[in-house]
Amino acid sequence: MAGPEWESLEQCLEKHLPPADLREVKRILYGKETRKLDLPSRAFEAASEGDFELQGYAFEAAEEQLRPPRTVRVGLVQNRTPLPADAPVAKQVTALHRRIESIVEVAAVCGVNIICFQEAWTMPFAFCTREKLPWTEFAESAEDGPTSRFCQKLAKKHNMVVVSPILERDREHGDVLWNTAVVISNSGAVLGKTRKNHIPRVGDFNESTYYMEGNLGHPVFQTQFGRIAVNICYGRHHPLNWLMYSINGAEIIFNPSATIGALSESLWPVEARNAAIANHCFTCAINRVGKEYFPNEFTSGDGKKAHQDFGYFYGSSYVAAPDSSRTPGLSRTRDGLLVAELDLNLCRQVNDIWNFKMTGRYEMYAQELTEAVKPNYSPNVVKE
Ligand SMILES: NC(=O)NCCC(=O)O
Repeated sequence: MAGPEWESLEQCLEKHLPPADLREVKRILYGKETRKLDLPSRAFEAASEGDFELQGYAFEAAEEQLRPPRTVRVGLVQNRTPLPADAPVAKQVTALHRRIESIVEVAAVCGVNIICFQEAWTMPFAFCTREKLPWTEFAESAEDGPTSRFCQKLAKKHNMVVVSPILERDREHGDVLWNTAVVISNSGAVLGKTRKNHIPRVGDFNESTYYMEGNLGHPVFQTQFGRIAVNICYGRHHPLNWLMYSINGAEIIFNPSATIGALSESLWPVEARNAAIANHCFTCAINRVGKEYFPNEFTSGDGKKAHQDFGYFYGSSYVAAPDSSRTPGLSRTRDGLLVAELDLNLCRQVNDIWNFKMTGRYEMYAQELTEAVKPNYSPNVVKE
């Protein structure tokens, strides 16, 4: 499997396909072409100085007579952990705050209204170790922990909604941990939080050692720039999880993730894109980058040798739209900021064409699911 030497699918296609073939391949793999955004040159200069990739695209909707366009710019941030996992906890957190602050500055120059960071962005993805200290020390209060306070300052300074996925310590309920995304309004107030509903038990993703399945349902946050929701990482494999955010009215669903090539790279371009299509909304898939090494070896419970790293986090963050179009992905190898301009009117326009909300048989599913989860359920199989 390719590691950091293989930059991106897009780069490979562009290198090897003749232009006419490339056009057709892109039409099928990426849908209607997204327009390149004309971002300020000082943003590109700052990104180059800060050694991260900057890309910008716009999705367009048809003009309507009664509604003006509802244009919003989202920013997706993918990054490596700047310090090694055995550096002191406080130093790692500070280094990550500094890194993100510099990327958010550039997002502000690009006119971003809502920004989302990767899953558990203030820490190395240490759940694979199944050790408690020092990793649980990265957990913070969602309401007033140092990271939320830091994000509140950013939000207010840049008039930007900030989605900050962290490891949460819930002081009010027995000090327990959760995998949480804190949503901070552009006013600087903590608007609320949402928790990861599905916990992976696959390969080295042994997160159930640390926290339980989320207990907050599928909240949608009304922001000045549109209604948003957060489906954290492994939740993207569950179509009903996406559906419930959509049923609650989400127009943009962020999917902050941490996942590796050997496990999920072939699923990655499909899942968030399919969710955008199936739910008539925009989805934003964000993955971290690079390899993280842990001080002690751990096993994957598969009989193979113990190891100190997860494998390669392949970045490739992208935005998908309800009409099946999507942006190219960010690099597999570099830190990056993807800016996408969305016209939220596209959600209703596609809904009116394809009618998935109208033709979905929710009542029938609800009734059948209610029966199916009963212990004495017998599957509806017709036999001769
Ligand atoms: N962080 C996380 O949930 N990873 C699980 C692996 C995957 O869903 O690709």
